[in-house]
Amino acid sequence: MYAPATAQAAPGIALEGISLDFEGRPLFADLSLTLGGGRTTCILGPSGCGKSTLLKLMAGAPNLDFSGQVRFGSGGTGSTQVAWMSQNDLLLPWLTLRDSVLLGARLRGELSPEKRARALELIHEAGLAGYEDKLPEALSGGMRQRGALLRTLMEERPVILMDEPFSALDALTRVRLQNLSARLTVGATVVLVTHDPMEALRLGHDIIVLGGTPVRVLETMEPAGPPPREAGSSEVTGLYAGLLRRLMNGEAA
Ligand SMILES: Nc1ncnc2c1ncn2[C@@H]1O[C@H](COP(=O)(O)OP(=O)(O)OP(=O)(O)O)[C@@H](O)[C@H]1O
Repeated sequence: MYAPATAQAAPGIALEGISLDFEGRPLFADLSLTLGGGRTTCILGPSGCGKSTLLKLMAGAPNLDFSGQVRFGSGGTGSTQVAWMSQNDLLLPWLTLRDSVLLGARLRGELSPEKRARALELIHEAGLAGYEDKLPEALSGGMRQRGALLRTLMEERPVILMDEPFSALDALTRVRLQNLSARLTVGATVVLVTHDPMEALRLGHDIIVLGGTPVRVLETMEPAGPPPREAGSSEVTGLYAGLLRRLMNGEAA
């Protein structure tokens, strides 16, 4: 169970009437979305439709000139509530796995015996026992990405924004990391951008398909059963073909 330091329930996120242009081209025009608190929402859509930009809006990126509102829970902005993970979350080459996982706490001057114990617990839960004092060069790509996931989880923020976190991994490692992520983020509000409909069906309580110009919501889905779902389960296979078709139609929308 995910245990954010802040005792409050993980908030929902509401994007209301978002409009944003890049170089005179409208990316979003009066876009509204609601994402459930304590749930994992997977966002799918064609390349360039604005998925990463949406995540950046939720993260409170200061350099985006937009109108509309991004609200967390009953009010307020989210920048202090979010942790971020992308596919390029390289570990610093000179830090051991343990120090990488503890990096945020160290930078904020918050290192404590409890934090160290939590880091060790996460490392063990992720199947990395014995690698605590290894540098990234001694870890496989999948192990490094597990380290990046643990570093994100150590932030103990109620909202976790993930931008294609598993896309650079081989199929087997990806499934393992998806399962680990689902297990360790129970209770958090997770927004996961992915290109992979199977990943969305395995991990999402909710799935949002975006498409068109300016981008709009083409479809929302709520697959049955708790994530992570088995790739071969009826909940997943029953929705896969339709979701793929929706995405392909969205490319042309
Ligand atoms: N800072 C910026 N300045 C100008 N244009 C930008 C900027 N950031 C993004 N864009 C443009 O906005 C569009 C959406 O970009 P974004 O990265 O959000 O898309 P995406 O759906 O995440 O794409 P992908 O799936 O390929 O990662 C793209 O056309 C991109 O070139």
